[in-house]
Amino acid sequence: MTSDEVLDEFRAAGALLEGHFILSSGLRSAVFLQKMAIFTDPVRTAKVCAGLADLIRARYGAVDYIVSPAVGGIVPGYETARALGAKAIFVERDPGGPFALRRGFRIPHGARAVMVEDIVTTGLSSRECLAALRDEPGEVVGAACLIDRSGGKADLGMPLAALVTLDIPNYSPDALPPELAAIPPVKPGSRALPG
Ligand SMILES: O=P(O)(O)OC[C@H]1O[C@H](OP(=O)(O)OP(=O)(O)O)[C@H](O)[C@@H]1O
Ligand SMILES: O=C(O)c1cc(=O)[nH]c(=O)[nH]1
Ligand SMILES: [Mg+2]
Repeated sequence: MTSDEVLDEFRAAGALLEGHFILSSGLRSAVFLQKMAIFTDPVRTAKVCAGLADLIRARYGAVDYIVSPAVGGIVPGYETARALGAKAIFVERDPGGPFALRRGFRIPHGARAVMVEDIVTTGLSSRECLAALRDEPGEVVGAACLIDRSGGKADLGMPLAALVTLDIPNYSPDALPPELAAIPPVKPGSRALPG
């Protein structure tokens, strides 16, 4: 699946939002990729995740487990695992705490796993997810996402395969351009705001 085809799906689903957004990292942006507009449509989700599965197969070979960070990663992780014939598990937070594998989820000895994110902005959530997997017996061989909006700059400490790479500006809350400062901000994601 080409980058343009994926972006066409986001556009058609109404997932490309403009406004003033507080991102998971605390940074601000005038653009938000509302992946849930895709994930509420199983047909569209299956299409983009089949594309991600092809990319993962080409980049990392055979995969036994897909591991994703909750909440946004769960649906694409599951659907990508289905396309790959792999298992799907996820990390989640105790409120305010770090990501952890719960519910008896493990990456067993000898298994090859890929971490699947929905959107990568700074790579913070991906790094936190990978940190939660460090002591698992199986091997995390790489990471993948639908959209890397860092322009390829996010450093996960391991390879990241992205179906689409965009370079979307983010701003510190104390250095907003005036047109952004004029719009009341909204925070769409699930990570708690600091304080
Ligand atoms: O690369 P980063 O700077 O970490 O930003 C990207 C993360 O932000 C979103 O998650 P969020 O924490 O908003 O919660 P959600 O998964 O519930 O949407 C998205 O799902 C990624 O996990
Ligand atoms: O950085 C984020 O929190 C973020 C950006 C984006 O475009 N979409 C999303 O779901 N999260
Ligand atoms: Mg997330």
